[in-house]
Amino acid sequence: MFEVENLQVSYGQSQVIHDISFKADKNETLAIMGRNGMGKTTLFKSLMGILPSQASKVRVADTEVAALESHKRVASGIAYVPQGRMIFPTLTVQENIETGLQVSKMKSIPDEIFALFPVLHDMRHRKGGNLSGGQQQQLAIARALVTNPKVLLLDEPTEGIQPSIIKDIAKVLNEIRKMREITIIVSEQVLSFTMEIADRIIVIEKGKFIHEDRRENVDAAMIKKFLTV
Ligand SMILES: Nc1ncnc2c1ncn2[C@@H]1O[C@H](COP(=O)(O)OP(=O)(O)OP(=O)(O)O)[C@@H](O)[C@H]1O
Repeated sequence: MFEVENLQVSYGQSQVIHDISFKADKNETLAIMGRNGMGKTTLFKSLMGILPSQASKVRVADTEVAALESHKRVASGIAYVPQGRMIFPTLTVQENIETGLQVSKMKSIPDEIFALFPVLHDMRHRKGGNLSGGQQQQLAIARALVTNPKVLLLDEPTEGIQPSIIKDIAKVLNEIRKMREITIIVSEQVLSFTMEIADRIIVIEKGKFIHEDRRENVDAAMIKKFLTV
């Protein structure tokens, strides 16, 4: 269970996240949707402790992480797949994944990871920078997963990825949830993708949550209106 209360984030004098509170359960996927510039990346970076923020609560299971630095938040069970993937281009696929192992103290990459992402096994000796966008996205997810997270945050995972691969990513996120029963929180602009993975969809506008639906009650036309400029 992941719980956030009264989160505020500012860049200097300019407040970008305004008093956001939400909860997400174990084995739940939550999608936070909004146009460019609405605060999705800022929200995720603050939850990871990469950006300074104020909150009365940021709780992962029974651990309060609001006062912790980023690496301690990771050790407490939050993992992050940043926008643009940010894999290490000069390291091999295997080395990229291994950078996550220090956190979980595992000695080698578990078979489960390569079962989820067979293409990464085939390409394990290639440099990360030589992979396609979709493969790099899979690599970034694999690297996050080996930290053994309770909460997995993914910032716009479909950005710049072709439609057939977007479907693969949706499939893999559903498999991960089934296997690990973790909380997955994804920021997105693509409704067809979030409708395949999310239990709940929240709309963010100018740093505030302005709308929320369970997937089965989603009014697609309304959400699309929020997403178009
Ligand atoms: N380093 C920064 N300094 C000042 N303002 C910033 C900074 N980074 C982002 N902002 C502003 O904060 C607001 C939210 O930006 P953010 O990147 O979080 O939005 P986003 O929803 O993730 O959009 P995108 O999809 O374009 O990444 C925007 O108005 C943006 O201009």
